[in-house]
Parts: sequence; structure tokens; C-alpha cells
Amino acid sequence: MSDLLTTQEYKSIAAGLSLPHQAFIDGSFRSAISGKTFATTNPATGADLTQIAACDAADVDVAVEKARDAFEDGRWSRLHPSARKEVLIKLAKLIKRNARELAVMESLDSGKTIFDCETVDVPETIHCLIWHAELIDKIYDQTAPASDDHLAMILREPVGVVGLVLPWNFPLLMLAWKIGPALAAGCSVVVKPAEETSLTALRIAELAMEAGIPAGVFNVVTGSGPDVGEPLGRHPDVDMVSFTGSTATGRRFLSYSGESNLKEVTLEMGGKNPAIVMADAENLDRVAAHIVNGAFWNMGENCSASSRLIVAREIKDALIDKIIAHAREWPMGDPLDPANRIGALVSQAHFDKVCSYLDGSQRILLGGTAENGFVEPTILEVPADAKAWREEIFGPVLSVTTVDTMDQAVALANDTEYGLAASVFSSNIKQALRAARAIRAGTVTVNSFGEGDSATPFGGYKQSGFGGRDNGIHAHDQYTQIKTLWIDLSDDADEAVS
Ligand SMILES: NC(=O)C1=CN([C@@H]2O[C@H](COP(=O)(O)OP(=O)(O)OC[C@H]3O[C@@H](n4cnc5c(N)ncnc54)[C@H](O)[C@@H]3O)[C@@H](O)[C@H]2O)C=CC1
Ligand code: BAL
Repeated sequence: MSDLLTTQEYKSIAAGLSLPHQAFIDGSFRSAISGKTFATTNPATGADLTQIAACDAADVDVAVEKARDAFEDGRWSRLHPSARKEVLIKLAKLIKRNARELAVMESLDSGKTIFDCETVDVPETIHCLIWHAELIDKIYDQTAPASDDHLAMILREPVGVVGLVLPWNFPLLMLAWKIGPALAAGCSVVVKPAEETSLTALRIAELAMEAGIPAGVFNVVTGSGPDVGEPLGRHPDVDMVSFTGSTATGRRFLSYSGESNLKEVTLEMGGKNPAIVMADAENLDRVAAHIVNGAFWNMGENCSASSRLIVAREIKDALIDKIIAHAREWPMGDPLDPANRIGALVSQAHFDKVCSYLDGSQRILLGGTAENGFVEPTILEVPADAKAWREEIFGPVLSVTTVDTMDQAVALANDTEYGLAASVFSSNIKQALRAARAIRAGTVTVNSFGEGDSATPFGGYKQSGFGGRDNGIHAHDQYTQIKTLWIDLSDDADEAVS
């Protein structure tokens, strides 16, 4: 990309950044009530970046109370949708104005490459916010069939105070996927960023105030899952939680809801996503480029990563050779070097988890080495009962196995507790579409890898998803609820409504 800077220029921006470190509640930054902090670290160097407010249930209580006050007095929730639109578009413009700073902050905090932060995370964040802002004053309520004496209206109302619990793999983008539709709908939000990556959510909250989002509407409470996520999930005055993260934690949010106020819960969780390549797939070189992108983009720290390659036996060697050639074009190293496509894994704990799958017991076709937070793109040939085949690794590790027929491939694709995404490569389009229908996953791509865009719903089948979809007009459903308004128009006041 011609407008990327040099490594030195990025490092000088990094050195000059002012890093937000306090929680953002009711329109201002504040320390945790306990006064506690925790370190956020640059995973590429191991150096501490800053100390972040380590909030707990007391801070969650204040944020929810302020969010409730804001929601009830209507300072945001009752604005004309076009007024909310204008403010959200202003926020998107402010993000654009601060794009470089946000990209560097995101890269430092998460280990993601500056190339991805500059070309994907920040621009897609802006696009997502604009998409939902532009949508909100174009949605019509409905009327239901009713007699001439009655009017039956179906109205959508903002759900209220929502908790948005975020993962660390796309800190900005997942924030946008959730605040875009939630704020557009008129909700007040309490955001809980992942403890590994709090910085950009805090900076966006500051920009949101500057854009004109009223105090109390957009709060960010930093801290650990048990200290902040759980109190939010259990809070009696939170109407809804939208979560993205692991299936294990998603399950907890269902329990929190069941054990508290039955708040609505939407869960976007893990994946072990298959890429099926049949012998008749056209242009293996192009297929290989898609597989490399699917498996290794964002260091494989992607819930929709193609982590299982199911390939027709007769083309396996040819395809693997091409995948290896493409993977070698993805340099690994300093995330602030714009030439690099593979950065550092998000944390030492996550690095250790990914390394535990590289125990030497598998046949390694590529990579397999890991050092100081960086894991090389790795391809493992494994049987379909191997741990690496079945469990979500969330690192740059592609597991491969062979089949003879599309039926075998689909059966293997579906042999998982997950159902987030899949891709199918075949020049026989009928066969490919039949397979796409048979695969139990929320997004299936044919002859490509991708997860859609702001306009297309994203979420999972089985243990990958619950309760709704991110993105598209469907995301709006998460943050609204339906009210029926029934009006008797008859002159006879005694006539029963029916
Ligand atoms: N679907 C996805 O996009 C993601 C999947 N993962 C998967 O999860 C694995 C573990 O990563 P984690 O960071 O531990 O994910 P996680 O699911 O534990 O964390 C996601 C969010 O939930 C919060 N959380 C954690 N424990 C909680 C609790 N007991 N109660 C309430 N909130 C809680 C975290 O603070 C974070 O904000 C990864 O290796 C990967 O396999 C992780 C992040 C994103
Ligand atoms: N791929 C975007 C959603 C996620 O990884 O959680």
C-alpha cells in the first residue's frame, strides 16, 4: 500500500502516543474505585505499555447506573434516528482523522501487523459504523393485519442497557460490530474490552464524546473476565449482553443470565472451520492463496479461520506445495514493519497454548517453530481424531487430512461441535452448492475464503453461535425488541378488542 509509512515512522508515532489507561464512565476517564491497575503489554517485545484500571463489580454498578439514567431520560435513546446517524457519522470521521494513531495503538497492544491494522481493522471499523448509522433512519416499523376498527402496529424499540463483551483478536472491529448497531438503535452500552487489548476501545470512547454521544451512553469498563465480565453478565439492570469470545466463556454468560434477570444473550464463539478442496477445483494456485489467507491471516487468531483443510487425496501434494509457496510470501516479524504479514500472538499465555499443539507428534509439512511470542505459519498432517484437528487452536496452524469424495468431505466438515464458517472449492458448481447447503455453518464461501462484510450477517450454528447475528440488518435485531401497539378505532367503546 503506497500510503503506508516506514517502520521508523511507525515507531516514532508509537513513541509519541498518549495511551488511555482509565475506565471511561459517564463521559469521563476515571480510575477503578479500588485504585487497582494491571499492566497491558506489547506482545511483540514483552514490554509493558501502560497500567490499565483494574475495575470490578463496584465500577460495573456505577457504569450500569449511568447507562440506565442516560437510557431512561432519552438523551440518546429518544433522539430522532437521523440525529443519532449524524453523531455516529461524525464519530466515524473522527476515527478516520485519527486512523494512523489508532492503527499503531492496536498493533502495539495486540501484536497484529500494522499492515492489517491500517488496511483492514481501522477502515472496516469506519465502514461498519457508517453502515449502521446510514441504516438507522431508513428502517420502517410495520402494521399487522387487523380489522377496519383496529390498528395493530409492530414497533421496534432499543433493548435498553447492553453489555458488550469483547475478544482480543479484533479489538477495534469487534467493538464496531457491536457499538455500530447498538448505538444506532438507541441503546446505552457498557463495553468490556478483553484485558489484553483495552487501549483502542478507550480511545474510541473519548472520540465518541467528542463526536457528541452524550455522557453515560458509551461506557468502557476495563478489567478481567471474572471481575468485570461476570458482574456485567449477572447485573440485574442490564437488559442484554452481546459477547464474542470462546465457547467456554459464552456458556458462562448463559448461566449468568439464567441465574440473574434472564437478560437476552447473543454469543459469537469459536470455530474449527473446514476448507474443502475437491480434485476438480480450478486454478490450484488461486485456491492455495485463499487457503493461506484463511488459515494464517491475523496469525490464525480468527474465529472464522480455515483451520482444517479437507483435500481430495489425488491433489493433496500439489496443493500443499502451492500453499507452502504462498505461505512463504508472508513474512513474520516486527508488527510495526509494514512488510510483515505475521505478527506476534496476543499474549504469552496464548503463545503457550498454541505451542502446546506443536508437540512434535504430528507430521509437520511447514513451519512448526515458535519463539518469543511469534509462531511460524504451520501445516500439520493429522488424522481426524487428533487434538489439533478437533480443538480450536487460534493460531497460525493448519491441519490437513485427505478424502476421496465430496460426501466424505462434508461428513468430515460437519464432524465438529462448531459451525461458524466453511469454504468449498470445486469447479462443479452444483456439487459445490449442494455441499455448501449440507455444511452446518453460519457462513459458507464457494471458491473463496471470506467472512462477508458489514451488510452480511455473521454468526454460527451449533456451539459457535447463539441468539443472533452480528453485521447486516440482522444485527439490528439483537439490540431492539418488538412492541405491539394495538389501537381500537371503533366508535363503540364497549366493543372488545379482538
Ligand atoms: N470467537 C472468537 O472470536 C474468540 C475466540 N477465542 C477463543 O478462546 C480462547 C481463549 O481466549 P480468551 O481470551 O481466554 O477468551 P475468553 O472467551 O475467555 O475472553 C473473551 C472475553 O470474555 C471475558 N471473560 C473471560 N472470562 C470470563 C468470565 N468468567 N466471565 C465473564 N467474562 C469473561 C474476557 O475478559 C474477554 O473480554 C482462544 O484461544 C480462542 O480459542 C478467543 C477470543 C476470541
Ligand atoms: N472474524 C471476526 C470475528 C472473530 O474472529 O471473532
